[in-house]
Amino acid sequence: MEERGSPDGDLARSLEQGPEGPETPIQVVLRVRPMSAAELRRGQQSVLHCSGTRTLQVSPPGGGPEVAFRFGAVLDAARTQEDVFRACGVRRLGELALRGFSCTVFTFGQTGSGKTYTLTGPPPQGEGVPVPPSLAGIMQRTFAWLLDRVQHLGAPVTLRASYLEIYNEQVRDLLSLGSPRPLPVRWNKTRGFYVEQLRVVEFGSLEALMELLQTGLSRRRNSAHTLNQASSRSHALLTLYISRQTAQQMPSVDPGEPPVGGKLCFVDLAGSEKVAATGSRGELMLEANSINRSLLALGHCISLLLDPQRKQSHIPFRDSKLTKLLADSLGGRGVTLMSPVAKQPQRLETEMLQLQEENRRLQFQLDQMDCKASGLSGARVAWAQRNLYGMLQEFMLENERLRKEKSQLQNSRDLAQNEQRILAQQVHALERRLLSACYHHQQGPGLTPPCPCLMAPAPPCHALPPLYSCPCCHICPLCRVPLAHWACLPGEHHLPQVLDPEASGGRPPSARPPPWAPPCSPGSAKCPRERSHSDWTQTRVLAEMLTEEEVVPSAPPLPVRPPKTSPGLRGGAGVPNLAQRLEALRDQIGSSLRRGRSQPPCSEGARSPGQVLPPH
Ligand SMILES: Nc1ncnc2c1ncn2[C@@H]1O[C@H](COP(=O)(O)OP(=O)(O)OP(=O)(O)O)[C@@H](O)[C@H]1O
Repeated sequence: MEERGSPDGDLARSLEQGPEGPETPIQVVLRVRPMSAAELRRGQQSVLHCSGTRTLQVSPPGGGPEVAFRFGAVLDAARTQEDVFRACGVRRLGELALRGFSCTVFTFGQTGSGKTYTLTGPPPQGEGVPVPPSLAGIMQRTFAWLLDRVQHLGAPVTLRASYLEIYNEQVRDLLSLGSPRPLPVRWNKTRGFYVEQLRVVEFGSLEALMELLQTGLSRRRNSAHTLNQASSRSHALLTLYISRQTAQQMPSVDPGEPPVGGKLCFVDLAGSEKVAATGSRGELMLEANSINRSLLALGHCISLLLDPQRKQSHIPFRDSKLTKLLADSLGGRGVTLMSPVAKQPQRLETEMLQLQEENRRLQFQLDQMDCKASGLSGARVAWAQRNLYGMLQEFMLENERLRKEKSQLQNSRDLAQNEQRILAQQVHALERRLLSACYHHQQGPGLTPPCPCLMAPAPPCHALPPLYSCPCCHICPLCRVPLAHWACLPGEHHLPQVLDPEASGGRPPSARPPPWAPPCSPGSAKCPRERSHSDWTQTRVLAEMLTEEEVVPSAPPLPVRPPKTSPGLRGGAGVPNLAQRLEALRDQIGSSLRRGRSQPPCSEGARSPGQVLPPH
């Protein structure tokens, strides 16, 4: 990571300027504490190197390239408490608090890394032994600066303080008049999260504030464990409420409620710890779990707040009492200074070795997973190439082939329909000629045969049993309607039904249209004259009667089902057949006419349809 300027050259200016990035609501300053006497006795060496005023470099214990981390400010082990106070930019936070902002300073780090020392200095070395002023922490120095600042303000300022700790997710008042008891955390619209019945003490002098601080420190939960003889087991929050009063603006302060105005909050977080490393058991372990959980929640909220992509997303302040009480400082009009303190070199070294080992293991697992995944994806790609792509090509070819076939079929169908229409006209003409020949044969020559449809209508005929049961086949060959029953020649056999019952449309006689009914419009669903497949059958029967041969229909008008064979062959095969039949019909008609002229008219008697036109 690139570093600007020389460390010594920048230090003085950096200390005065405070942490880099004044626009950022959360500033981070790192302090490396000196190695303890115990660590030096064990011959441990520091792996932390401050490079310049903002970069920390960590040397891997096993060698290899250094890892660099950048902060708003980095303070090495040689820096004094005063250096830290100046470099942290707390005075800037104090100014913001005087203007009504909520500002927070908190220390974060592993247990024993020096958080409490940085904030409040070392603990007294004995009863009645005062801590030297040079070792006073950020809090005492800020108190002194603030009270001095307030004295020089033109307007009166009210200063109050509260001090609480969160121990095992319970809020305890460190300034309570009696023994501390758990207090509930509430929320309302105007105040946000707040601790009910928390004692807020007004003070007017530095001595009074220092006394409050000492009271709270003495009440705070401490325990000894392997890594720290005076380890804080709770998160401690000391809040200063700053109310500036002007002539026009007098704050109405309800008893027991903090005044409206700026806030400056100091948070001494309990240290994160590995239970195995601290050797915590029983109550210590419970405390450690609670501490770690709440620190996790805090870390989550901070990371969300710092993520520019997630500015509008929900921040889970409700996940812990700590984050609830810091919600206003972190997420509202808050400005925060964070002072993480570097871990001791020996623990850092051990942890790095563990992390490197874990890293190697994870890398190995990742490589294996990559191998499997790449093998899997390669097989998928091959499968897709072999199958999907091939199938697609096949579908495209098939599609193309079907398109061509469809086009050929359409042409073939059009051709067949044309031929069918022409042949139907020819059949029709031949039928008329045939009918005429029969009429002349029966009634004698010289008479013009009327169209059977125009023969005298016979209403009773339609009242008779269905005519299709009459095998006389007196169906008008033009309009396909059964003729009146009187048209049957006397003595004709009423043979068993040979015509398709659907020849009359499957309708009862009364429902059938009279023969002289006008032709319907094509396509009408109720069209009584619509030619159906049975019409075709009827025609075929008629043709067979005429020819005494089986007639193979070349192109039925409306096939009942789609043919299995290619429609392209339908008309093509049938048309020559029908053409031949037509030719045969012509021959038969001609010979029939010739024979009819030489024979006497039909006499009464049974006559089969085949006898109408004797075989050629
Ligand atoms: N900068 C420093 N100079 C000298 N001594 C220090 C420094 N920082 C910390 N120490 C000493 O290191 C020990 C641990 O410090 P401290 O109790 O402040 O750690 P902590 O991070 O608050 O630990 P915990 O999280 O367990 O409360 C103390 O004895 C303290 O005096």
